[in-house]
Amino acid sequence: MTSPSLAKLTDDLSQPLDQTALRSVDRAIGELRRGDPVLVEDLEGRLALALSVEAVTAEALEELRKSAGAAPVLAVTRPRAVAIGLPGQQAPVVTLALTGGLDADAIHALVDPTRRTSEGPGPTLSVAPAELGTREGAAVALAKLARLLPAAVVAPVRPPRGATAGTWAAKHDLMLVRARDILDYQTHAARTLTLVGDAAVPLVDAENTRVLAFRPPDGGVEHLAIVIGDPSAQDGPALVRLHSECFTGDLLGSLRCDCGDQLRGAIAEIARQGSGIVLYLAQEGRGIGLVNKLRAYQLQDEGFDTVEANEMLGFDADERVYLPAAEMLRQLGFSQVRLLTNNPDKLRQLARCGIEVIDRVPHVFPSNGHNEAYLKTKAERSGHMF
Ligand SMILES: Nc1nc2c(ncn2[C@@H]2O[C@H](COP(=O)(O)OP(=O)(O)OP(=O)(O)O)[C@@H](O)[C@H]2O)c(=O)[nH]1
Ligand SMILES: [Zn+2]
Repeated sequence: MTSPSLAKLTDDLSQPLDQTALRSVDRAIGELRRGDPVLVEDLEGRLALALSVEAVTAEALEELRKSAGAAPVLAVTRPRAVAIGLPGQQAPVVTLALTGGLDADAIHALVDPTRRTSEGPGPTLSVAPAELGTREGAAVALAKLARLLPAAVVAPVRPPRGATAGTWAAKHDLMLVRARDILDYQTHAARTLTLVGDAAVPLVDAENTRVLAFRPPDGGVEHLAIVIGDPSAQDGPALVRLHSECFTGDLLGSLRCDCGDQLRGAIAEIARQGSGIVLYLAQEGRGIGLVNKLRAYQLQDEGFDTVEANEMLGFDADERVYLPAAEMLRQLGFSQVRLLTNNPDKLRQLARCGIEVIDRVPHVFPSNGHNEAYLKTKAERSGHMF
């Protein structure tokens, strides 16, 4: 499943930014992360209550059934459906009808591979495919945006005659969010980043450095541009590093990956070459968030590789979108770059966002006795060039 923003429903980015839509998705993300249900409206106007699987308890399930007045289903992504052995699915989302036998514990066992239980999928009434624009597909996409496990319990809602989605949501004190806005969120949130900070920050390996902060319109986490020297498009394509945030590698010196070396190495290399930019992107865990990356590490400690671990959790191997990086480069005046990377996908993704990569500059660091398997998997399964 390509990330929902790349399968965006509206291609016309010149449309005025719909702040209401952004706000509704951002608020719905907060509700899900608080463990509260939201009301999702699909592309045909059908409604459902959606609850993050991380908030599922016996009481929450009962409450959902009562409020909706209909039996819920469990919606998981295709990678998770494959991981739990459901029959071959082509759709991006798969729903399981929740029979009496599928209680809160069984749901957690189905969706979270780090929960050790011997239970199998249990008695499920039926398995059905769902597209992204459905209530179930949109609920799963929203859980991904919330950096939760990418699965949801979804209960169809039929408001009484005369009630609208808005009045029904207000009456039940629920956040109403539309599938269309969920699927367009990342595109819209990246489109108008606002420069909100710009300060000189001399670095040990690059004294002449400024750090610029760009805030997305939804008020989300800022992306940073570490500008070294005085790069100018007049002097040709800038030397650039797209660096996805890695708390464990960048800050703690984790030996599980090569991020820390790559971050410090990029700053030193750009300073050595005179000027350039490190874009520090709020995309922890290849876009799945720190908590899910820690879950992925638990699975890797059981012998799965970094791609398998993502997929067992229900994610794609890489959930990142590069629209924020392209937007920052555009605002900094660059449409052509030389890219410090070993990852060919970054070149393809930047090209799709309108940034021309004139040259790939290898960015390889020696393994450290802990990250060989990780680097080997990136080479063998993600096409990284070491
Ligand atoms: N999901 C997941 N993410 C990881 C794991 N190890 C590191 N990461 C994340 O992977 C990302 C690495 O980002 P980058 O170093 O910018 O990019 P890259 O895809 O490795 O490609 P390069 O440009 O060649 O470094 C960071 O967000 C890390 O948090 C892992 O085992 N699982
Ligand atoms: Zn890392």
